[in-house]
Amino acid sequence: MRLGHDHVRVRVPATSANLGPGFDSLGLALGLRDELEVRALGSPGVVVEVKGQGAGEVPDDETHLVIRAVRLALDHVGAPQTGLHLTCVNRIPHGRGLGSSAAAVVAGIFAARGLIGDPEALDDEVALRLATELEGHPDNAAPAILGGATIAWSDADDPKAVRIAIDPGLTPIVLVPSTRLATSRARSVLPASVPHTDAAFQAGRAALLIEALTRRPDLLFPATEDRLHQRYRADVMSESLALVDALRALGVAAVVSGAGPTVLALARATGGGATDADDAVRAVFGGVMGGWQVLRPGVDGAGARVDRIPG
Ligand SMILES: Nc1ncnc2c1ncn2[C@@H]1O[C@H](COP(=O)(O)OP(=O)(O)OP(=O)(O)O)[C@@H](O)[C@H]1O
Ligand SMILES: N[C@@H](CCO)C(=O)O
Repeated sequence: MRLGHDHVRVRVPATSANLGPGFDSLGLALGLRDELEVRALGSPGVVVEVKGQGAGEVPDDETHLVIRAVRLALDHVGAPQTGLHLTCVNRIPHGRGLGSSAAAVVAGIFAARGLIGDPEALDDEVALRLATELEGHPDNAAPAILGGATIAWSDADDPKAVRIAIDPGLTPIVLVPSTRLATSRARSVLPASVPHTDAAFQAGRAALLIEALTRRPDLLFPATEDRLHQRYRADVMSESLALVDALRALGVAAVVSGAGPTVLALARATGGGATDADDAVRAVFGGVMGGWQVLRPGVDGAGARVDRIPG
């Protein structure tokens, strides 16, 4: 297979995984996006330019996550490897539980899709499989690819995902701390097994969450209870768990976003840009943000997009 195009632009959303009880399965795409351009070069090698999040920190060589994903996807379809010029404008904070690594991986795969110029060659199912190969779990990659809210699962190591139609009033409030936590660290503190009673509890809440997200947002509070991951992670993100507790004490459906330490509140719009969680968010901070940022990015309904840039 040959490359059909030599210059593409990709937009890819941040994502919040787990949503409480949906560990490694549920995810939500957020209206906060990385934008990047990839140009095929006539000579081998890579040039990487990064602005925004991760600038001066992420590698500028073949080990850059977007480059690795482009190469994996080109290899997968038997397309030739080529020199690459990558320009990134990153808005998704790294190591915060907002799916930055999944966004980078999905962006690379979509860039390869654009360069190949044949959408059939790297369809969404293949994109999810390749992204999961690099990420280890599909819960961020699925909404990054499909947009909206998704349920991901794996059949014998083969990841699949479906999108669900969420209630239009659902309003994510994203509370981002200044500290980072690597997902690998947050996963290392999880137990190998959990009590059967907790597994049963979790199955009930995850099932309820689908109804709450789609038709009964009034059930979001009980539906976002979790016994599988958040408490086990308390030692590595104590401030986040304290914030979740403080918000939940005021009736807000707050959870740890992905592997943390960001906190996600699944609020409901009450009109004029306000939500039912606004008073609680103001009350818990009491005007002292202590390094926390409050974002209202909205839901991204589109997922990753790639466009050819005419040359
Ligand atoms: N846009 C990017 N370009 C290059 N590398 C990236 C990019 N985004 C993330 N990474 C790499 O991934 C790391 C963060 O990944 P990690 O899985 O720990 O957190 P996350 O993806 O932000 O959070 P979570 O998986 O909990 O949602 C960064 O430190 C960096 O090495
Ligand atoms: N489900 C993952 C999301 C982070 O990538 C976790 O909680 O570890």
